[in-house]
Amino acid sequence: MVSECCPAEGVSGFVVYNYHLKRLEGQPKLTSNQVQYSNGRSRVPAKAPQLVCLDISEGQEDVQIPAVNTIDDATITGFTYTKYNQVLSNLKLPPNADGCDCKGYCKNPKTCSCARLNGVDFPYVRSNGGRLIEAKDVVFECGPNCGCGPGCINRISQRGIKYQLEVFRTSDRGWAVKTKDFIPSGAPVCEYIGELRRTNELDNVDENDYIFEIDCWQTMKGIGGRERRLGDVSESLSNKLDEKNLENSMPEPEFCIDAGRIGNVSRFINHSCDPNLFVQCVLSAHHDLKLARVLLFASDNIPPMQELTYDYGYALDSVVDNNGNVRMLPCHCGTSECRKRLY
Ligand SMILES: C[S@@+](CC[C@H](N)C(=O)[O-])C[C@H]1O[C@@H](n2cnc3c(N)ncnc32)[C@H](O)[C@@H]1O
Repeated sequence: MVSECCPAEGVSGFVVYNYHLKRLEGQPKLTSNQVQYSNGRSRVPAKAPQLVCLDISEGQEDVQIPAVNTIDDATITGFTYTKYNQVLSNLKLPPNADGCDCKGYCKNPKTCSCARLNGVDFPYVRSNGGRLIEAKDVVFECGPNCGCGPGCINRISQRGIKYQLEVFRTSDRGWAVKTKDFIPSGAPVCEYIGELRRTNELDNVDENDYIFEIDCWQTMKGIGGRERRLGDVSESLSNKLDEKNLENSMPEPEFCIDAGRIGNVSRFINHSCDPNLFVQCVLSAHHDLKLARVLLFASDNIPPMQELTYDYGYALDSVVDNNGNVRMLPCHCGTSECRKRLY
């Protein structure tokens, strides 16, 4: 942050502006690869950050998402950007749930049937363009059958990416994502997007680093060591969900989002044992938790230039190869909380 600016006469007689910069609370150390050095007085950057792609979304997002590589020769290849989940032909999405009767914007949580699904109030507050008040087992948003419009407070996660993000190359974790904007705590950052598919279709696939299992139900029930959410206000949430679809719920997630071939910027977000994003399941169109949308929200105020990370949430020794051997992946998140292995 610029705290002071004072003009002075430079060596060539031109006015030179001196800026006093102050670090924001919690701002990480600036590393040298984030600084463009200039060659003496030539004013030409000695090493411009290597822009490998101006916008990985190819104009699909409201903001451009550049990719920069100052580490090696890798470029962004092997996937197609999409803003919306793709449903494979062997999978049918459940029908849309009934909507609320509000008109224009949902204002009164007592009369809005979608707000009531979340407890006593809307899950979001309006400040900073909409922020989630607390992490929940699941957030019910307004959907296609609701009377309200796109500006409704209860559609915050449906507005797309609003922050300036950048994909960058790391020396030990492949690509990663940083924010160039300040992101306030509780703000939605992006949705995990890819191909919606059955998890058992991946049984014979050996390597795919881009699978997100939709485990909202298992997390709610604390199955397989998953940690339950503290902030849920609903006593019998399952009454509000599509009971039919939950009857045969498995200990393992039935569906996943596969961003291996098709996905958005979320597929480049790395794991950290002390992350600044958290995963939030959201239901907006249908109410089947097994096919919930997966959103990443800021868990804290995130200063500009900070890498975005979330906890992938693997239980140790839970990943096995096709021969049943336990697979291990060392963690390079570099935080003091590091558990040393992703799985
Ligand atoms: C969803 S991808 C994230 C983007 C990935 N870094 C890339 O280059 O496309 C997940 C993979 O990134 C790597 N990764 C993510 N977080 C990591 C961490 N904390 N330590 C080591 N590798 C990590 C692992 O290879 C993991 O399987």
